[in-house]
Amino acid sequence: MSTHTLSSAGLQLATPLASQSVALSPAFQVQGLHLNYGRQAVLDGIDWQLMPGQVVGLLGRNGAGKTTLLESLLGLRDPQRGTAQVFGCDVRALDDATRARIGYVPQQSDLFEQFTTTQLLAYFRTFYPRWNDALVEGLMSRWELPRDKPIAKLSGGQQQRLSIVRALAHGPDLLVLDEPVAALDPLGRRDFLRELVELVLDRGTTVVFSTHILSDLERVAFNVAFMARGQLALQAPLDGLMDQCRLAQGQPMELAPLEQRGATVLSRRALGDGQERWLLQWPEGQVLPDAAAGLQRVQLEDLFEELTA
Ligand SMILES: Nc1ncnc2c1ncn2[C@@H]1O[C@H](COP(=O)(O)OP(=O)(O)OP(=O)(O)O)[C@@H](O)[C@H]1O
Repeated sequence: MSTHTLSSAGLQLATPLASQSVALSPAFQVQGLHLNYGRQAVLDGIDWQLMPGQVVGLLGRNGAGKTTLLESLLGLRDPQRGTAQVFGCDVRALDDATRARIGYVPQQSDLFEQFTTTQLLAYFRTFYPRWNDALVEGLMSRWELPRDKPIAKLSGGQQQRLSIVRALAHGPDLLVLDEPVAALDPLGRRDFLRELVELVLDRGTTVVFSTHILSDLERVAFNVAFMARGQLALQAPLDGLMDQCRLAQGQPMELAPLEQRGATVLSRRALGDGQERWLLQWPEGQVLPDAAAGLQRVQLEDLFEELTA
């Protein structure tokens, strides 16, 4: 692991609040979220919460509902049913103090396009008592962001960087990032991920991060959550999933004994000719059957393929 790699265990140690004996309350909690567009159920009864200091990569295919879920948990959409709370505060009536603890990078830039970069940051600075001038200055210089150009004239990647600077500047306790790196070049992505890791290690920030760039998640190695058919299929530490999950292929009757050997079937998919592919997970700490059983190790891409179908 590189020095910038987080394991889920590392995150727990890095979380100042986690070491306290007081009962922790979730950074956010959604319960029974249902949101339909016409007859399409985009959120189909989602329960989800993250504790302070947890970092989760949210994965799902195009149109799975990631943006809808992230916006709903921040109170930016109005689900037909269910509740969402951030730091114990109902998102339909967020107070200013709670709002100031949230940083959000939307998928679509929402920056005021007529402002220059400097004007925009000066404007937001007035709202946040914890605004970190040194961090802003460092990122602006390192990312070579033009200071006096109207935002409308910045490139897509520059706008995304600015959106990230704005979201990090006030030291949020909860950071919600909706495909924050989609428009960044590889160096920008690496730099951003480093920044994110440092933020989490320093402050125990809770982070939800949706992305399609699986290699980024593998580099940062936090928890992953998979979204499909309006539900969260699974959330678990990525390291643990890699260790305890295997793919198996064959006739269902041939595969069934693997269940008797302690595995849970996370997904099964018909391949034709009566063959199926199963994604199996063994409990943590259990020794897996050896490779002779025809089991294949998994990559994050395999988990994505099987769990988001
Ligand atoms: N305002 C809207 N009106 C109607 N349908 C919508 C609206 N917003 C989103 N949808 C639909 O809801 C579904 C989920 O969209 P959403 O943007 O949440 O998915 P996503 O997982 O973030 O996708 P992507 O990975 O492509 O960004 C899609 O089928 C989309 O077409």
